Amino acid sequence: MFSTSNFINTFPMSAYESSMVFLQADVLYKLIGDSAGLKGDGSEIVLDLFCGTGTIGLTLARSAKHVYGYEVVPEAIADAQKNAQLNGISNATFVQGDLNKINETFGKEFPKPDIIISDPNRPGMHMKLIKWLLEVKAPRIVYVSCNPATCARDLDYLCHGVEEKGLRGCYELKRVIPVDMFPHTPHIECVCLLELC
Ligand SMILES: C[S@@+](CC[C@H](N)C(=O)[O-])C[C@H]1O[C@@H](n2cnc3c(N)ncnc32)[C@H](O)[C@@H]1O
Repeated sequence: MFSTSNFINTFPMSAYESSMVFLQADVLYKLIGDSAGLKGDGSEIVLDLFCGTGTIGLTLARSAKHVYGYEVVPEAIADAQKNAQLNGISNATFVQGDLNKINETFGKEFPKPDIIISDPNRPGMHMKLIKWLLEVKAPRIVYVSCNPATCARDLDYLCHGVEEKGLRGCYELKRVIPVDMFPHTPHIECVCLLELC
């Protein structure tokens, strides 16, 4: 399911470091699955925001009713669809779109999510997406981040709102678990669990 060749070519790493990354990927995905807390009865809708090649959503799909993934890079969406096929998963839909440019139609094309996974790149989530999340009020959000600064900002918005935008927060931060995905660097990945108040 994982496409590793590009990743290894992009970042020069020792064999030890690259093996650490893949060991830690297992830890990360288990933590995300544990935080998502799917009942496993196939009744829940999962929304996988910033889904890349679909790996997070696909690891949850067998316990979900349906997974919907959103991602801006068309090639990643094509790979996500291929990954679903290769793994015999038919209850996942991947859609190409820019989550910084969502409008009032966003969310109309899928049922209300029970669990939202959001794994943005370093700038974190756009205010339009924060606003949408505060409106849709999914019972649980698992926020995955490799940038503690934008992670703290977005968690604060979701829990306490954004006064100048008239947005009220409605989540409680249950836990933040750091995973050392980038050994010997100051970078850290965090898996954060938010529950609707
Ligand atoms: C941290 S990666 C997460 C990828 C995926 N969840 C995974 O685990 O492999 C962030 C992803 O967000 C995508 N992305 C960045 N900006 C975006 C935007 N404005 N709208 C949608 N996707 C975006 C990137 O292409 C990238 O695949």
